[in-house]
Amino acid sequence: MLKKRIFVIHTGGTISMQEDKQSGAVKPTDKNPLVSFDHLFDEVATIVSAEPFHLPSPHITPKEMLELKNLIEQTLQKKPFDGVVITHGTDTLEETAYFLDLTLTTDVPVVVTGAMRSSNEIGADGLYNLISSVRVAACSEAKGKGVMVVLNDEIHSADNVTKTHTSNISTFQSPQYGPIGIITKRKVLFHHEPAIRRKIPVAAVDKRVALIKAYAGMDSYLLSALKELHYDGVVIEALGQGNLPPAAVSAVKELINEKIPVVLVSRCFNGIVQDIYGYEGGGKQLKELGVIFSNGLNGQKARLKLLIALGSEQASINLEALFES
Ligand SMILES: NC(=O)C[C@H](N)C(=O)O
Repeated sequence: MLKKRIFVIHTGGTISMQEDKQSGAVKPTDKNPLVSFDHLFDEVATIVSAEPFHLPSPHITPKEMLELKNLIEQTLQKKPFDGVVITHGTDTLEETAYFLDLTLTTDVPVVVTGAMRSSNEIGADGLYNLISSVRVAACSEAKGKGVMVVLNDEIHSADNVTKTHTSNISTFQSPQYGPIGIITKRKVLFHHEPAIRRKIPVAAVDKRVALIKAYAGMDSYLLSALKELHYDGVVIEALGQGNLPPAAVSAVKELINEKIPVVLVSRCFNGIVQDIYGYEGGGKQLKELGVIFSNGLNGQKARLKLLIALGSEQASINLEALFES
């Protein structure tokens, strides 16, 4: 049987780090320890690897995400690959995965993976996750499923998955709908179809989009300041089904009057925001003011979606329709 060709992109993160046994600090190494294991994939696939940058994931910005998107597209144009795997730090992994899901149009499987324990720690999960990811990327059923996140024997869709635990290796979960598949010793098994959402043609990622969490007793000051600070948009993680404390509403009005889009998500990690409540600050009032309601995304992903939409080469994107889909 012809071996599958997989393009592996290493970007850094704990999966590529080592623990310093003296200080206990986990940090990047000069040479990525994962690369020395390429031969382990011989039975599964032919690997071609690249390392465009080597960053802990809190150092990753939308610029690196765009760089990855361009690298994948240019590579796939030049050479046929059956799948792409990206190794990445877990802290912002869901953001890079979602960015790629929104902007890549290829139906070649793209899998993002990482690790919770660095490469020389007992129970290191990186190599195992990398092998699982290569198996998923090489599997023909993975085609056309968008960008996936593979860790700990589970396959998640990029729009649903989130990091839920600071240290546990089962940290990646899809609270709304669960994983879309599992990986066993012998099989890669998909049991759900991910909802394939709209793609946005990204041009630039230099707009300023803030993410602010609502809380009991929230006032207007921080939201109001966004105007003077030249922000182009804001995502608010609202309360429950999409409500805000009344003292925050005047700032929402000011922002909308200034044509700065205000997108609402919930700080609950399940469900969607809706215009249900008719009290001051309730969803009904916010909707009437022109707040854009998002369809189940978490704050960090809605922020990326707004950032991409505001910097898109597509002339006029209807943000309301975009966030509904
Ligand atoms: N497990 C990890 O990869 C966490 C690390 N701080 C990172 O995101 O780079």
